[in-house]
Amino acid sequence: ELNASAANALVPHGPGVVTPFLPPSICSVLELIEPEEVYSGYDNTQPDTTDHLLSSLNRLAGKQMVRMVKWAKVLPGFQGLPIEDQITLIQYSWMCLSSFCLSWRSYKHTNGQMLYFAPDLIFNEDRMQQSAMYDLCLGMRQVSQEFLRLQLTYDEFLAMKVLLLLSTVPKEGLKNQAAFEEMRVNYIKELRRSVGKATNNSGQTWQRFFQLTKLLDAMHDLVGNLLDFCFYTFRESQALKVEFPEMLVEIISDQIPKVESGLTHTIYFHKK
Ligand SMILES: Cc1noc(COc2cccc(F)c2F)c1-c1ccc(CNS(=O)(=O)C2(C)CC2)cc1
Repeated sequence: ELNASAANALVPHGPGVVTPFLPPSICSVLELIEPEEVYSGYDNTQPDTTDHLLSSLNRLAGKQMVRMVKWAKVLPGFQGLPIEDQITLIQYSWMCLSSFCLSWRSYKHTNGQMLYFAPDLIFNEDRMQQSAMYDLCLGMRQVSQEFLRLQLTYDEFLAMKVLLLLSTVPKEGLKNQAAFEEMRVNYIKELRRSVGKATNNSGQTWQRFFQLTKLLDAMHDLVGNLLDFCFYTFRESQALKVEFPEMLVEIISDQIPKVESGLTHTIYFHKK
């Protein structure tokens, strides 16, 4: 039945005819605001040296970060958080978000066979070896192969991605912890809805929800190792001749002291 607020949302279409105006669903907004794929501008005429590969990944990451911040600003509920909390959440989760999107692209474009960083920067076995982070690449490829095994849907991916944005917080809490927790609960419900759609609300829904939340937990372990590699490469960037764009320098130099002094806390769905 229509309650008072829904009633006055009814949009009259001419005399006597009334069509209910329903707000867009969260998943349709998430699909709308999802950034376009970014090109790396990789120079294929150059040899695949480690420093050339990593510097290109960094340039790509910098471009992705610009779009990630724009995405977060129009993400339903995110604007309602204090600006300091918005910055903290993006700063703590950018590697996780970037990796999760990489897994999705690798799943969609290569069935989890290669790492599809960008349409013009795809890592096959050789490039994974050449990148000096072969094990990290294998770990990421495993995640995209898990997407394939589960036949992860786009709406599940989009809801999970928001939960990753909302999974690493300061140990001493955010400025407005209550607003954060309310937003997080809403996106857990959104994930539950998208899982229900994927399983036609069969008995499989809870089993699939369990599997997807296990997958989210697994992302954090992999990303922890990626961050270690990132911080090392960042510190040795001169010696290693690996370039970092300004956007990444800002985020990483702010993030290193907080991560290394144990000020960050990752929220897991399942106990270890
Ligand atoms: C772009 C982009 N698309 O996905 C990802 C994240 O995923 C991975 C990145 C590398 C290897 C992996 F196996 C990943 F899974 C990025 C990305 C690129 C550079 C940096 C910062 N630079 S860095 O020091 O961490 C490094 C990696 C260049 C060495 C951060 C993210």
